[in-house]
Amino acid sequence: MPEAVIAAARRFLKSFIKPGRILVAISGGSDSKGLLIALHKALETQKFKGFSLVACTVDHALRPESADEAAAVGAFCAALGIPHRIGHWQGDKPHLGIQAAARRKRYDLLAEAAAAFGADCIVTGHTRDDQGETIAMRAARGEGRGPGSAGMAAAMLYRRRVWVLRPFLGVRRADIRAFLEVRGIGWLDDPSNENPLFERARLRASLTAEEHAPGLERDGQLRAASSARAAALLLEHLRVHEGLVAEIAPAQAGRMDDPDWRRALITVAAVIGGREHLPGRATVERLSGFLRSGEAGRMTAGRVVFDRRRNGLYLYREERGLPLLRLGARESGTWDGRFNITSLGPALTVSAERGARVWRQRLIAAGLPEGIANRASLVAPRAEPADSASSGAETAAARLECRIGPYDTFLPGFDRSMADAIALLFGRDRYAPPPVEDVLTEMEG
Ligand SMILES: Nc1ncnc2c1ncn2[C@@H]1O[C@H](COP(=O)(O)OP(=O)(O)OP(=O)(O)O)[C@@H](O)[C@H]1O
Repeated sequence: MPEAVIAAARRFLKSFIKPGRILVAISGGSDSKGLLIALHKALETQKFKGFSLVACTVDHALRPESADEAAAVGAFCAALGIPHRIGHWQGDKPHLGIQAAARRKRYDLLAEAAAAFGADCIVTGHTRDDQGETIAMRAARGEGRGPGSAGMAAAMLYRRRVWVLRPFLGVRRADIRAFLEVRGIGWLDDPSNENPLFERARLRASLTAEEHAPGLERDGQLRAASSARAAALLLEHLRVHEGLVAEIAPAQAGRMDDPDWRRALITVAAVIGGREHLPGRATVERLSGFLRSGEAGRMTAGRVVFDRRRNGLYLYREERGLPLLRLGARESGTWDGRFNITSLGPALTVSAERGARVWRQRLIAAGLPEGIANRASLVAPRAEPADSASSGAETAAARLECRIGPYDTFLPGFDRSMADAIALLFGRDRYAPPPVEDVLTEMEG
């Protein structure tokens, strides 16, 4: 029913903590066009004072028509009096993984536009159909259902900076199209949506109407509850030393049958290993077997050593493949996926070479067994002046911050409590809260 569309827009606007500026990511397809119009209409009613709309279209320049299409969307927005900007994907495009690269670039350009417009959030037109496809795709890859594997989040924090909200995640595409049709508004059909080379397009073609609407609203809530439990377990049973070693009490170490604890532990392991993604199912099973056995010993998985001793379980980065990072004066970069480093003075290099002594002392002072302190200090970063021969200095002035690989690029709203707990454990502030009351409310109904 087309009324569902405007109702979803109103419910979404009501969920804001205070009125703000919303950037609509508009491709020109039916879903994002419907979103723009629905928000525009809802705001016309005077019920929502203090809100404003701006819009951005990303021209991926992957098809010859894309520049004209983006310009047409710009004209459509101008006719509604909505400021619009086109983000251009310039430079070389990869041959492999083009969809994933386009997605990252798209979010970067949208985030840039949001900053330029002073917008408080970005909204996209993802629908209930997209949600069904995402879940089916994850299931086909063996990721399964349940609290550990909800579909797309209704809210997602991008690069710790800007919240991307999906007000139409509970709305059917057919309703959006009907809503546009009664208003005589047309839309663009992206040909890549039907291109069988892409996994999502293949899946879309094979899903029946019923499978498109599987009624999975509660999964997000289950996942949020699971995250809250995982966060509590982490804060109770785990300590992190210098961002280098995670220490877990012996009684908790083997509890791999608890799915919340298991997810919490492997997420921390991804942080320690400098990875964005969690280890695959086979690795987790192998790890669970090792930890459940309760026997002392070491196992390496996902670049992380799981060092099981009588007095606890210790996680630290394995000493292999550690990179060298060069930073110009006052430049920032990420070292080994684990540390964000900023040069506070002249150019410097960061490596694990010769870094051991000072870190080792700190880890021992924190009460860690000597063997653990020795091993973990070998994978600690050391910043040296790039020109140490002439400067004579042994260490360079640099600011270090732990990077939280699984959440620093994309943080799903339903994982926020676990992400915050991990941030605190690694000496960071909590993540920026979303501008809406409850990131899940728009999924109800
Ligand atoms: N070129 C674009 N410019 C602006 N916004 C876009 C563009 N492409 C997609 N979007 C936004 O993303 C939403 C989802 O689009 P689509 O389903 O094509 O992307 P996806 O690749 O499945 O999503 P995502 O990359 O976010 O997981 C659209 O409704 C729109 O809000």
